[in-house]
Amino acid sequence: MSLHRGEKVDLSQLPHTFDKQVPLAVIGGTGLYDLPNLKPVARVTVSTPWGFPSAPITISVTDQGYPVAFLARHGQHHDLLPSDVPSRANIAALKKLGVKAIIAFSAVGSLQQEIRPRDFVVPTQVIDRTKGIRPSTFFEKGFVAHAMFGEPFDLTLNQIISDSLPSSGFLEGFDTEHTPLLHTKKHTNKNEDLTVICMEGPQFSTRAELKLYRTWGGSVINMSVLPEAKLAREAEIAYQMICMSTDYDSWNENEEPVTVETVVGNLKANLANACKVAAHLIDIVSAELVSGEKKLGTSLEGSMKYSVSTSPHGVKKELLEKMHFLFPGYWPIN
Ligand SMILES: CSC[C@H]1O[C@H](OP(=O)(O)O)[C@H](O)[C@@H]1O
Ligand SMILES: Nc1ncnc2[nH]cnc12
Repeated sequence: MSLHRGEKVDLSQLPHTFDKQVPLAVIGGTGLYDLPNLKPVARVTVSTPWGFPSAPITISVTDQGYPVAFLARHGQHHDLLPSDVPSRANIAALKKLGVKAIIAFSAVGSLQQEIRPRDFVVPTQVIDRTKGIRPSTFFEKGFVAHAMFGEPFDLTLNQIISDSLPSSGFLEGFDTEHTPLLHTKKHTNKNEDLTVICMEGPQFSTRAELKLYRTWGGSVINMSVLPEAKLAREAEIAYQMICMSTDYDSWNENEEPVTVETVVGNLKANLANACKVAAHLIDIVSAELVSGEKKLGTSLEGSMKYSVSTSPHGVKKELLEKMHFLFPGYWPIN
């Protein structure tokens, strides 16, 4: 089959296996269900001890020849609620493909006036407002571990992304006069953290909640950074989310409260920018992963081996077998 960049491809016709390691993955959120400007070469279904991922994973190659895995967080037809996204299977499947770094996209509400709909935000911090109903660790009773999470995103990946994109001029305005901006910690006046609040959903927040989150220093709000970021950390994968602002939600009484219609309108404009940002970053981040200069994706290697509290000698074989899927060779299975 001859495939060309940008050509509409029948994904079901692609090979179901890919025999090389894929060091970089992109997770697409609401509105971003594929990377149309890349050349798809395989579509793989990965079974994990935590079930199947949200969708088959598409592997594409860039013009420079770098492979990248793409996974639609809510499924190819967006049939998964934020609370039902199988994040453990998603991260475990990417790990199995050899992924060392993930760039995750998310549609978010803005909690700050200066973050306008259609702006992009690269956050550095997270506040957890999920309700404890999402499985958020690969570990379980019988095998206890505690990953560090003070920096919920990978600082090296954050830096590479912030250094590769200007705050203004890269994102396109399309049909509005407003030129969308890219907000990163580096681009803020005082090198301030940008914080994503992760709520359970699926309903949006009340105005009182949103006002509270603003007093907490929240920059944007979504329903999906957790447990994805926690699981990526446990899997020793460098993870950074890029947030695409779609609305001011309802804290801003000068604006209409958020509706799915507003979100979808801005999402369409964000989609073209997301594809442009992804295509630009995939080559840059892949080159870093290959060169190893900044230790991107390798600085976390081995971290979970030393984060375990349980003596591996007393751990049930079934648990060790599950762990072997993520960390082959860390703990011997007798
Ligand atoms: C349709 S708006 C709410 C929905 O959009 C975001 O999804 P994602 O993060 O996957 O882009 C948000 O987190 C909610 O799940
Ligand atoms: N206002 C909002 N709240 C939570 N998630 C969102 N995703 C997009 N807009 C959102």
